[in-house]
Amino acid sequence: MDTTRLLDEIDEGFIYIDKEGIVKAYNQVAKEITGVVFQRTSVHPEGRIEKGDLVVIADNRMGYDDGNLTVEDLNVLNLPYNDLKLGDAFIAVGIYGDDHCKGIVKNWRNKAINRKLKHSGVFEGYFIEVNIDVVGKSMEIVIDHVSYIMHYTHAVGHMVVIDGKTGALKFHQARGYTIRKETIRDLLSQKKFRSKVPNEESYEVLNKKIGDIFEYNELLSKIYDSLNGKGGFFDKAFYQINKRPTLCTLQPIGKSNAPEGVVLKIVDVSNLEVLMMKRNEILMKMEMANESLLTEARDGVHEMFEKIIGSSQPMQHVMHLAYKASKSRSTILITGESGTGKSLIAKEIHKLQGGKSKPFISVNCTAIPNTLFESELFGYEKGAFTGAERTGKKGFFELASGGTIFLDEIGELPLDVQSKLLHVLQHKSFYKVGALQPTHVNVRVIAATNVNLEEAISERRFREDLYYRINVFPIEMPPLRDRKTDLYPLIRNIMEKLSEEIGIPVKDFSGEALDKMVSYDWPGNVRELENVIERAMNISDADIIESECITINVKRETKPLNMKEQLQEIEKQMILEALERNEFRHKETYEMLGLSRSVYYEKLKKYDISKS
Ligand SMILES: Nc1ncnc2c1ncn2[C@@H]1O[C@H](COP(=O)(O)OP(=O)(O)OP(=O)(O)O)[C@@H](O)[C@H]1O
Repeated sequence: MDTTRLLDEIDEGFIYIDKEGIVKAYNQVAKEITGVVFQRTSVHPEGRIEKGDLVVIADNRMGYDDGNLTVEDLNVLNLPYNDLKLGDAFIAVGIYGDDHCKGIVKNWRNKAINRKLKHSGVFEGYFIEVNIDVVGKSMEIVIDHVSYIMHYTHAVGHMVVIDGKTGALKFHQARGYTIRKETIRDLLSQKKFRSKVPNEESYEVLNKKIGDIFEYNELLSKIYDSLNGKGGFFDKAFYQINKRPTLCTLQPIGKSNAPEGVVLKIVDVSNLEVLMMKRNEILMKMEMANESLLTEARDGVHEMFEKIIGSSQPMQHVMHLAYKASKSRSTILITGESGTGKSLIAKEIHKLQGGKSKPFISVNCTAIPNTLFESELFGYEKGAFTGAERTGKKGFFELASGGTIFLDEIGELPLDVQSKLLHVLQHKSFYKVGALQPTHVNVRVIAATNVNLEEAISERRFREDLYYRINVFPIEMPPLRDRKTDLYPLIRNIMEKLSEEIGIPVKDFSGEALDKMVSYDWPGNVRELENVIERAMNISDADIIESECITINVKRETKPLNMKEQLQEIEKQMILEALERNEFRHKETYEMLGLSRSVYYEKLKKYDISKS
């Protein structure tokens, strides 16, 4: 038996990738799991949608994972006017290119969806039923009692097409549609779809770059890291490959720090994942019910912060804290490096607190000249000083009454204004400049800073009593380098946002370009990422952004390290070098360094050095 056939006998997916990232073996199960071939009864020949064909679409989030579908793309189905918008879940039924036959469309604003979405009825002689199960994460299109199901994790665009001339199945969506370039948008714009023939290879994968086969995600970056000798091998971890949930194992061939190639083993766990999701849903609901918050929280904490992207552990923690903060009126202190999203989370907390219709006044403390602070924050009475407006003026605190005042860069407040702020926090009142009577306000204060306030206290630049007053509910925003798994969704989200702003279509990144972004530490955090992406979108002429278009300012002014930080850096380097010398064998490494086992492992944890 030759090796290929032997590999095809294995009942788990098996992919061998050589040192250059080129696929050298890809067995049958791997092809099935990753959507390269089909093993199904609903087969059809290749073709394209034509005038007169019946088209049924179910989509849980328009514009996501459907090829960036737009409302205009659906004009070919002659749908009645309604307020369908990007991000909506929708069901559409129509006859392709037929101006005389009005289609049907139903849509749901995405945020509000927490139930099953349905449509059923007879259309042009076909009995059609469509079910989108948002909780169970599945979509079913039934045409004349034949059912086509798709499972999904975040978003999916499902579509079935019936030949208008013969009434036979012409096309149905199946997993792996991104790789086969068969998104709804592709096909509605007359692109060709491939045939679905049981077990027939429809897409050649051997000798292709793995980055051209897998969409970019954390798994792909782990594969590249491991090929580059950076380790990162793992056993049975959950990953999505081309939208399909899988359990993967990544092993080196040869030495793990200089592998000749890597083997990726994959087990399909679609059904298992659905079960787990249901279980998690129930657990979450129970927890929420305990807090009597079921109604507000049924979409999960993550869903509540629609603008905040990131599901890494540190971000989940932040969102959990922010959610709790939104339930209280305590003062919040948000700390974190520049560009980590401090202003963003402040606004989201305000919104979640029911503040959409209430004022949110953002004050950048670095932007106000020292002499104007008091009058800007607290306002002044008429005739308070020469040059004052005759009617007097409301300050930021009064403008924020009933809502939130966001004091950004609070570390920059002059000391005399700090004591006045302390007074507001203690007494919920302040004196306008020139006023004899206090003004009372009910304002939620959210402060933010990227300087170390404790250091500022020791240098007598910040009042200690004010620090304790504002640090009631601290939230620390993690830097991007500590949550690199958030890079992929952030990149996608920023692209989509920018695409609307600057009018350049969303593009993909090449494997190398992603590699470059993942290995960078992003000292400027999300703001820097936004700038790099905007530049790349402007520079790149092609559909795929290559690594040359990623211009990262590696040489930047960095704050000099203090002595403690320098010593830590040296210690980290020593451990890394010793590990390399000992080919990542831990016992030899800690013996060589003269450390005890426990101290050694503590240091690995402290410096975030992988144990594999
Ligand atoms: N988790 C996130 N998801 C999506 N966008 C984000 C996220 N974090 C930050 N951003 C975006 O990055 C940019 C910078 O964020 P923001 O202004 O909130 O940072 P900041 O911490 O307040 O920065 P600074 O300290 O410099 O004021 C904004 O455009 C914001 O929308």
